[in-house]
Amino acid sequence: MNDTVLRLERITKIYNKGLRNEIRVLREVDLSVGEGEVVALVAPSGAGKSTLLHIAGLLDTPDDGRVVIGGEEMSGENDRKRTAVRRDSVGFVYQFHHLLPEFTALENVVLPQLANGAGSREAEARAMTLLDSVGIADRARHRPAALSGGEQQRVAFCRAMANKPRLLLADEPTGNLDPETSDRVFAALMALVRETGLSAVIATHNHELASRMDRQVQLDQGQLRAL
Ligand SMILES: Nc1ncnc2c1ncn2[C@@H]1O[C@H](COP(=O)(O)OP(=O)(O)OP(=O)(O)O)[C@@H](O)[C@H]1O
Repeated sequence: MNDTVLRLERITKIYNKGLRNEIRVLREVDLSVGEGEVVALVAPSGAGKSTLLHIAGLLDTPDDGRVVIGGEEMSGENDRKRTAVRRDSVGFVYQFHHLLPEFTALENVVLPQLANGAGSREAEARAMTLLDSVGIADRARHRPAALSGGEQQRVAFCRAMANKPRLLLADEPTGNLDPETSDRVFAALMALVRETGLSAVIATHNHELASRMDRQVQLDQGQLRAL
């Protein structure tokens, strides 16, 4: 049995390759995330956090190295296969929620499930369970504009979890919230992650939040080291 959900091996990413302004953002980065493990990715702004998360989530490709998700080597796969694995296995949460403004909170969590072949009744029931688990079931029929920043971000977590991913990737998911709200929303996220036994890589500038995860790694000068 393979209990490593994500494995990055010697990942190198270079922007503007061969040009005068070439940037080597990631230099032979290795990272393994086990089943149910939550890893904090700490890095100063511009260090390459988003690049690393996008490569891990198959939204971008490295210049060198291997990405293995659930034991499957993804580097040589075509776009169709990568999209399928991303849709089935990976959930994303960004700093800004990116919810669909014309749909309600419930619909935002239902839609990815319908796109993945779920029936509407089943999708709605799962969406309500998720919204309830982060304490916003009573906001299910509101559109994002009628929700607070913290509530919007909770909906974004539920959307990321909608298709039962194995891996959650979050790019400063509470970075846009005031400290108190950030604390509460982060606690809701962690409770949901723990309850579902999900593996996660969560980027944050906040060392206190990072300390609540299983392990902290720091990205510095293109290299990853344990904190
Ligand atoms: N498409 C691109 N083309 C050229 N350079 C890029 C590109 N994307 C990112 N970069 C550069 O690579 C570096 C890392 O960017 P990245 O967005 O991964 O950083 P980050 O750690 O997520 O930063 P922040 O916390 O500010 O969002 C930055 O110097 C950025 O300017």
